[in-house]
Amino acid sequence: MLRQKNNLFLALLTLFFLAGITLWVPSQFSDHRQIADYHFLMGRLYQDTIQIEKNITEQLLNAYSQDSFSKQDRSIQAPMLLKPRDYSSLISNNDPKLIKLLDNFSHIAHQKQLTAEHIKHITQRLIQSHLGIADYFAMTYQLDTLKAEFYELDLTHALNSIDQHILDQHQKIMRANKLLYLGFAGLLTSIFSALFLMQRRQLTTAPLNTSDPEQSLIDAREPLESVFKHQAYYDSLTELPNRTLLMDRLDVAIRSAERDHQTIAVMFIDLDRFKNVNDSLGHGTGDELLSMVSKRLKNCVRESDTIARFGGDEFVMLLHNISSESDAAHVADKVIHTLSAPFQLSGREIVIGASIGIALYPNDDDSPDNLLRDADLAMYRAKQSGRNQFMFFTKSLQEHAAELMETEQHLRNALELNQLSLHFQPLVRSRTGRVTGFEALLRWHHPTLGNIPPDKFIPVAEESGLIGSIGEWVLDTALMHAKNWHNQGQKLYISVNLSRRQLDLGMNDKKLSALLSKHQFDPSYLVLEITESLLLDNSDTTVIRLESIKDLGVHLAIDDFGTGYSSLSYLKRFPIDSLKIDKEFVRDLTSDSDDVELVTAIIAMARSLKLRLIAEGVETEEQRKILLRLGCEFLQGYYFAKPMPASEVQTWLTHYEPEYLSAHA
Ligand SMILES: Nc1nc2c(ncn2[C@@H]2O[C@H](COP(=O)(O)O[C@H]3[C@@H](O)[C@H](n4cnc5c(=O)[nH]c(N)nc54)O[C@@H]3COP(=O)(O)O)[C@@H](O)[C@H]2O)c(=O)[nH]1
Repeated sequence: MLRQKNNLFLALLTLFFLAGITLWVPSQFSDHRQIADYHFLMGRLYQDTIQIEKNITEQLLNAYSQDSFSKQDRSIQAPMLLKPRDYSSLISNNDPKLIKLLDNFSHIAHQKQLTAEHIKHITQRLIQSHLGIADYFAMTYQLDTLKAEFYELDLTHALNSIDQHILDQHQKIMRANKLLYLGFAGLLTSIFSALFLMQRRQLTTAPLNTSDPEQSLIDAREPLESVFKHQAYYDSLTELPNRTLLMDRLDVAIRSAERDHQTIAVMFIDLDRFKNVNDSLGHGTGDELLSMVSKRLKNCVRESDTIARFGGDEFVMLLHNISSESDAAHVADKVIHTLSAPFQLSGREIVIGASIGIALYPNDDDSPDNLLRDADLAMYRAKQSGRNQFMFFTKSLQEHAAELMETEQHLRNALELNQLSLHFQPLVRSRTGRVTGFEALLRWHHPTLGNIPPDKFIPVAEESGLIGSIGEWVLDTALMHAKNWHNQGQKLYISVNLSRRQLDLGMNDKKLSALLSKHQFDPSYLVLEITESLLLDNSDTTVIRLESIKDLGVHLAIDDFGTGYSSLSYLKRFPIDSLKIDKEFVRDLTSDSDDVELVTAIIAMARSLKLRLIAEGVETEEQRKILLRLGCEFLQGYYFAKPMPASEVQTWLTHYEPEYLSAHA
C-alpha cells in the first residue's frame, strides 16, 4: 500500500516535473512536436532562416536535456514547479534558469557562427511576419539585454509592434488557467501566437473566454484552422496566392478551358536586378519592393485572373479565356511598362524591370507543370536576350534548352578529361608592331562533338556555375605559360578574361594571390579583362572586390567596350587601367564614318581618364593605320595573328617581324 502511494507520489511528481519544464522552456521549445508546430507557424519565413533557426532550436533542446540542467539542478527546481508562473515573470525577475537557457542559446549561436546579421535577419523576419512574435520576442529581447554587444539588435520596433492588449490577454490566460496551462502550455502558446497573428491581421477577432479556458480552446480552434489554411495557400509578404494555390487554380483553369474550348496564358515574370536591390539595400527593402511590385501587378490584370508569387522575385500570372496571343502580349507589355517605372524606396529612386515568358494552353502544353516549365524557359530566354522584354514559348526554345543541357553534361567532364586548352593571341603596339603580351582564350575540343566555340560553351559554364572551376584552371594555366615566357627572357603581359559569375563564385584577391604565389608571377604582368556588365550594378560590393584585386598589383581592363552601357561614371568609380574597344567598331572603320567618330570619342575619353586603349578585331593594314592615326596605342586581331596553342607561341614570336609593320607605319 505504502509502495503504491509512493509510486503515485512519484508519478505525480514526475508529471509536475514534466509540466514544469514546459514552464521554464519557452513553450515552443518544450518538445519536438511543439517545434513542429512552431515551425509550421513560422512557415512563412525563408527556408534558410527556418533551417538556421531549426538547428539552433534542436541544439538548444539537446543542450537543455544533456548537460545544462543537471539532475541536481532539477531536484532543486522541482518544488518551484508547483508555482505556476508564466515566463514573462521569469523574464522580469531575470530568473537564473531562463538566463541559463538563453546563455545556451547564445553559446549555440556563437558555435554556429551566427553573425549579428543572421540574428537580426531572423528577428526582422519574425517582426514582419507578426507570427509567434510574443514568444520569440520574449526570448530575443532577453537575449538582447544579456548579449546586446553580440547581437546588436534594435528591438524597439518589435516592442512597439506588440499590442499591449494582446499581451495582457496572454497573461490573463496564463493566470486564469493554471492547470490547463500546466498541461497545455505549449499548445496554448501556439494558439496564442495564432490569435496574435489573427488580431494583427484582423482576420478575426475571436473573443478570448478567460473564465472558461476549455471553451477558449474550442473557440480558438476554428479560426486557427482558417489561419493555417490561409498560410498554406497565400504568400505572407504580398498576400498573393502562393505556388500551391497557383497550381490548384491552373489545374482547374485547364480543365474548364478544355471543356469550354478556351485559351489560357501562363506568364512567368522574373524581376530584373532585384538581387542588386537585396544585396545593396538589404532584405527589408527587398521585401518592401516585392510588396510594391505585387500591387502594381494587380493593376495589370482583370479581377478574375490570378497573380501568384512563385518564390523569391518570381511571379506568375494566369490569364483566363484570352482570345489570341496578342491579348497576352498586351498584358506582358503593360507589366513591363508598369514595372519599369521607378520605385521610391528607402528615400531612393529604384529602377528595376521584368523579363517575362509566356506559354499558352492548349497550343504549347496541357499540364500545369509543363505550362509553367515552358513559360519559365521562355522567361529565361527573354532575360538572356537583354532583359525587360517578353518572349513566347516555342518548340525551338525547348530544343535549344535540351541542347544546352547536353552541352552542360559534357562540359562537366571536360576539365577532368583534359579536353580544355588555352590558345594565345598577341597584343601589339600600333606604331611599331612590337608584341607586348598575349590574351589567353579558352578552347574546348570534344572527342565526338569536335571543337565547340567559346561563345557556345562559356555561357553554359556561367549558367551552370562550372565557370568557377574552369576559370580557376584558365588563370592557373595562363600564369604557368606566361611564367615560362618570362623565364625565357620575354617579359610579356598575359590577359585573362574574368566574368562576373567567377567573382560571385568565389574568385577573389586571396585566390588570385595564391595563384600568383604558386607561379611566382609578377602581378604587374597580369591583366584581368572584365566586361562592362560586371560594372553595371555600380555597387559598393563590386568596387570593393575589384579594388582588393587591384591592390595585388594586377591590371584591370574593360573588355568589349562600347557594347554595354559605356557610362563615364563607372569608369571613374572603378579601378580600371585600360579599355578594349570591341571589334564591332573596328570592323567597319574603313567604311563607316560613324564608327570612326565613335572610336575617336572613345579614344578622347580614355585619354582624359588616363586609360590605356586597345582595339581588338584588327584584320587589315588599313584598320591598323586608321587606329594608329586616331591615337589607339595597342592592337589585337587576326591581322597580327590568330589565337594559337601555347606550343606555337615561341615559334611565332621568333618569326614575327614587327619591323615590317614599323616600315609601313
Ligand atoms: N570568361 C571567359 N571568357 C572567355 C575565355 N576565353 C574566351 N572567352 C570569351 O569567349 C568569347 C569568344 O572568344 P573567342 O572565340 O576566343 O574569340 C576571341 C578571338 O578569337 C576573337 N578575335 C580576335 N581577333 C579577331 C579578329 O581579328 N576578328 C574576329 N572576327 N575575331 C577576333 O575575338 C575574341 C576575343 O575575345 P575578347 O578579347 O575576350 O573579347 C569572347 O567574348 C571571349 O572573351 C575565358 O577563358 N574566360
